Amino acid sequence: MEGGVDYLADERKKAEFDVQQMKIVWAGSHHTFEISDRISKLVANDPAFSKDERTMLPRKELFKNTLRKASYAWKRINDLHLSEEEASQLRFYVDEPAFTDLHWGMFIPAIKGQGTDEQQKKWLPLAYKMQIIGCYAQTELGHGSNVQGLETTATFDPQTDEFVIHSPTLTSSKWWPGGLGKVSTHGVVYARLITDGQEHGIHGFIVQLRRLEDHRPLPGIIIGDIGMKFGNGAYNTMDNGVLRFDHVRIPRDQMLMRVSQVTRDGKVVQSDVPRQLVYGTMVYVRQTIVQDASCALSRAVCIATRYSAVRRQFGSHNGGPETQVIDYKTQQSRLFPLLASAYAFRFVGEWLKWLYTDVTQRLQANDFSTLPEAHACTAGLKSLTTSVTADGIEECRKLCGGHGYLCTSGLPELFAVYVPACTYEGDNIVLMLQVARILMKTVSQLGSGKLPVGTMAYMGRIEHLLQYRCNVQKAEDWLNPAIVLEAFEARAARMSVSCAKKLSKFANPEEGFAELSADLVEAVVAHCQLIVVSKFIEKLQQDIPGKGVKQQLKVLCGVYYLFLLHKHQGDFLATSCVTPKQASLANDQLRVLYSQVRPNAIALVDAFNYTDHFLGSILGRYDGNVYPKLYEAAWKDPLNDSVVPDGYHQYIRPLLKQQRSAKL
Ligand SMILES: CCCCCCCCCCCCCCCCCCCCC/C=C/C(=O)SCCNC(=O)CCNC(=O)[C@H](O)C(C)(C)COP(=O)(O)OP(=O)(O)OC[C@H]1O[C@@H](n2cnc3c(N)ncnc32)[C@H](O)[C@@H]1OP(=O)(O)O
Ligand SMILES: Cc1cc2nc3c(=O)[nH]c(=O)nc-3n(C[C@H](O)[C@H](O)[C@H](O)COP(=O)(O)OP(=O)(O)OC[C@H]3O[C@@H](n4cnc5c(N)ncnc54)[C@H](O)[C@@H]3O)c2cc1C
Repeated sequence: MEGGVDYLADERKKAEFDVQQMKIVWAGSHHTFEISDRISKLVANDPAFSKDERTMLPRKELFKNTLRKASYAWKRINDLHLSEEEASQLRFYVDEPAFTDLHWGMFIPAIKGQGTDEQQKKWLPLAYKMQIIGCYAQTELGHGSNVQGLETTATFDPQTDEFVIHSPTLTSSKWWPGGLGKVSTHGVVYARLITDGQEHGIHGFIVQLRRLEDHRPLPGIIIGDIGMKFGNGAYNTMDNGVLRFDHVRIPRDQMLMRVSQVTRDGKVVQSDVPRQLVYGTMVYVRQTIVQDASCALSRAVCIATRYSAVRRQFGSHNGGPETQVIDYKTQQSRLFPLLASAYAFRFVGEWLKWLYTDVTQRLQANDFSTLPEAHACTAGLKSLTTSVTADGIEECRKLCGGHGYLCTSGLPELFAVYVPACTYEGDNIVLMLQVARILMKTVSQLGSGKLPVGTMAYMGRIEHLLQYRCNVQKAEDWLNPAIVLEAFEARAARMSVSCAKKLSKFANPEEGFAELSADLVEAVVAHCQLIVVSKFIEKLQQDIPGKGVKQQLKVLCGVYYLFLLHKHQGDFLATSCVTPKQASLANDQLRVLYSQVRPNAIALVDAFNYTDHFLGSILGRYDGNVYPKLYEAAWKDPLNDSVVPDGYHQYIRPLLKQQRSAKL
């Protein structure tokens, strides 16, 4: 803290709950809190992990710096014998996208999920020691969303017992894979399997891309980086790559063969494992992206909340201090729902991690029954949480006024690095449409006696939900979780049923689906919001120790669902789930809850336990010492290295001279 002064101390004194206990709730457990706290400090106190100049560095220097950090991080992980959990936390607090994300986050999971036991035995030890570095090479120049449309071919040659990997067209060039451009030695490459002239769909193949001796591409391989991306610093630390194959040969046993096998004589044998498992790595990563959304949103909210308490505009009485902008109701109505969403996403992320672990255990025992539920939840929640988070970061920038636009606020880089999450691992609309298909299938089976399960179980009470009438009579009734849940269930169910009815009028269901796709996406949003609300309410049913902690979470949960109800009141009114009077009462209650959040706002963001290093924001400093630090930072800009700028003699002086002579 600057000279030991805490400009936010008075705010911290207002807290009505035990912040330390809230930190543990946020972290998930004492154990995770301890690891996260220790590793965040380890990173913050190590100058090798400084990120001060990231937005100023030219691309080549930026990238080399990332290589240095990744290699140093790996050394620290090994020297300190960090566990996998500790290493993941280290990666999180280093806060810089790098090739290692794709190696650990996709290449290894792809081999684990789609490789046979022998393949895992052969490749995983090399990958775990980083003796090979891998990427996930699926997307091509011409196709990303449409995986079945990929053009790269893997043709089996029975003469040599090899696959021939080939890029037949320009659009078949692999395009986007992270870590591919400059680093990876290997990739899991997705290609159309062809044996004996017949196509057998998309499969993953382990392909060596660069020589281990000198890092040069192997014969037949063209490889490079695809160029600068949005923002300074941001995702430009990653070498997203382009890759072309000219009849590159790999041994047959490098096709990932858990889902289907190709025999020595070129026969394709389907195992009991469903073919959708080829998409399994994406399910895994989508689940991690939901957890990550709460991190990115909480970070932006932490910056905007602290700064809103420091910043004062208007409202001085008799020469007294002006009003803190956090006290403006408009500021609260923009900021507090985002604060509540950060907590909501945290808890739904926790639940999704549980769901994913459960599905993985079942898959290992060849029980595939919960795969559609895992697909629907990961796809839908990934879309919902990343869209809200990307918009939320931008809203936080606006909440910080002009200073939010400075790179030193940390918000521009956070936005630039985060926003592709709406696109990667599945474009959000494309994924919503996947969930829409599953919702429509569920509605169509309602009469058949097949009861919907998991997060679709509420559809099993469809008769009741279609007749439901909300019985809220006064504003406080909206604090009753049972009432809220039913209103959200009825809204989601009615929107789905309405789409299903419209769909049934089309002779061709695919045409109908395409025509109604915008309505379907709205129904999916309603369904996914219901999941988040219900998981927040479930969380509150747990035993949560600590003075006032549960009460604060109840307030945040109320803010979350009442804000949604207010924002989407068109849906609730159009489906007759609430009356205009009830919608208005919900908004009255929401204002009451905002005033309950207000004294706790700073403590609620302190509970994220973010170091100043991690936040990387002058506006979000723990001590609130914003102005002197902003002033100091301005002078560090390279443009201020000299009083007279480079280019003065060439461009400014002749201009001024010309104006002078024109006047004379
Ligand atoms: C510096 C420090 C260093 C420290 C080192 C140590 C570090 C330690 C730890 C570090 C850990 C880091 C972790 C980081 C995490 C990773 C970060 C990742 C960053 C992001 C990078 C981005 C990667 C990518 O983008 S990869 C490419 C993603 N691509 C997509 O998502 C494509 C989207 N398209 C699709 O998914 C499909 O094509 C689809 C589904 C849209 C359509 O496919 P289709 O075949 O045409 O399908 P369809 O006919 O519609 O459906 C058929 C059937 O299948 C079901 N289905 C579809 N998808 C799935 C699925 N995924 N799972 C299960 N089932 C699925 C569908 O429902 C249909 O079912 P039925 O109706 O029953 O037939
Ligand atoms: C930063 C970043 C990192 C990435 N890393 C990797 C990686 O490591 N490995 C990898 O393989 N890939 C990677 N990707 C690629 C990524 O997975 C794809 O870009 C993503 O899946 C979207 O596909 P697309 O680019 O084909 O979008 P498109 O499908 O072309 O989308 C364009 C527009 O069309 C709309 N659209 C498309 N299909 C439909 C439809 N059926 N109905 C309605 N609308 C539709 C979309 O909503 C969107 O608005 C990365 C991408 C980015 C941005």
